[in-house]
Amino acid sequence: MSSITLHKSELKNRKSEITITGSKSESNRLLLLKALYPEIHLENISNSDDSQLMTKALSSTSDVVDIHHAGTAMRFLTAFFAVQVGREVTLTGSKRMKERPIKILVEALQALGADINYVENEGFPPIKIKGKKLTKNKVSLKANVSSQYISALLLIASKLENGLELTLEGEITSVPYIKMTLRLLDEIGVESSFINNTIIVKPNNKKTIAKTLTVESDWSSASYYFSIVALCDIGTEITLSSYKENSLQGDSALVKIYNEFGVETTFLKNTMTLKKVSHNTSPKTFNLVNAPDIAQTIAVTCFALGIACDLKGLHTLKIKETDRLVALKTEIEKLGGNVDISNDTLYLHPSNTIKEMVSIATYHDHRMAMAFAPLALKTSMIIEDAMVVSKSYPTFWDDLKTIGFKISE
Ligand SMILES: O=C(O)C1=C[C@@H](OP(=O)(O)O)[C@@H](O)[C@H](O)C1
Ligand SMILES: C=C(OP(=O)(O)O)C(=O)O
Repeated sequence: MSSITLHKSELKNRKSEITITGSKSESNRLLLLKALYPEIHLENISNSDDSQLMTKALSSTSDVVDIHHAGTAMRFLTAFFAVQVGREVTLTGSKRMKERPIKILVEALQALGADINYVENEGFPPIKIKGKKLTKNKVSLKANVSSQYISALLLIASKLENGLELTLEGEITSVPYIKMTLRLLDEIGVESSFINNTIIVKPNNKKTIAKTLTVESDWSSASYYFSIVALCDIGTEITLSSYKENSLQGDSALVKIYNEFGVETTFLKNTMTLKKVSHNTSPKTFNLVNAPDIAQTIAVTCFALGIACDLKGLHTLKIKETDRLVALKTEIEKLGGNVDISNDTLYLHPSNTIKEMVSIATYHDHRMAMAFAPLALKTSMIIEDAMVVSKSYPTFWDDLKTIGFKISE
């Protein structure tokens, strides 16, 4: 599938239900932990391309492992292969992956004794890793570029002879993802502490930890339904499963954020119901340093509703699947909006026209396609390279069709 047309649509029913598979972030951590602790059993693993790539990479015996666009897989596997004694692997990815920095992680692993070399450009994939036993246990690293470097180190930490003590320098970005890693370690019996800017993980020499872990469904994927409900009439409801009120995923901040758009969320057993209860068109300000993946969703919701929004804490957006700040500005302005960006902020001016049949470019970024899709409740448009969604949510377009979106190829 290349481009698709989203025709101006309405939801079929006032109440709809969707089941989303497991969180890509939780899955990619647990898949790595299962490789280290084979006795754990996993349920509701994500069906995303990124999790499939992670599974394949972990069982691969090849000396070149290509993880395409999967950032977490790139970072987590760098740490994993660094401790596979006797194994030599070149870890590579897509053209964009070769532009996504990895130096902070590589230097931290080298400081612990790892043997890693750059194959093309210093600081970027591809990298050649010769697995070794690491005996050092203390390292400092910059924490303001990507939390994935920190999670990568934490995931292998309990298998290091002396555990690991990390000192985080500077402002810590995407903190909930670090806490998610520590909470998953805790669930399999690995002890850790996170006090101020120091994280300590104790070594774990037990051979096996037998336990079933069920991955909660993906909150970043849920964000598109929060946006859809925000654009619908009062009384519209969408029920999503399987979600918990007390999530490990930082994107569960959606509940509070979309409350400001008049969307009320209630939890019952393993489902959550999003209901539009009021119209709230006041300008919005959010700091998304803890939830960068929902920035695109929120910006498009505000554009669709014609309301101003001031988003801060967005510095990591520039090194994701594309430069998401530039991509958002370009595509919203094609639709008739007006957006100012800096290195870490986005300001959307209020507006009340949305151009029709604009062709939205997606820049190999699943979240560009999915964030703009709810706009079909307001206007018809084209989404380019629509299958890009499979990076995190392969059944996205089918799920939208079931609730009433009119989509043609
Ligand atoms: O650890 C994770 O699973 C993730 C961490 C975040 O990245 P940064 O820490 O680079 O912001 C997030 O954007 C990404 O989608 C998933
Ligand atoms: C940034 C993302 O993923 P990654 O960094 O794992 O490629 C994402 O899913 O929005």
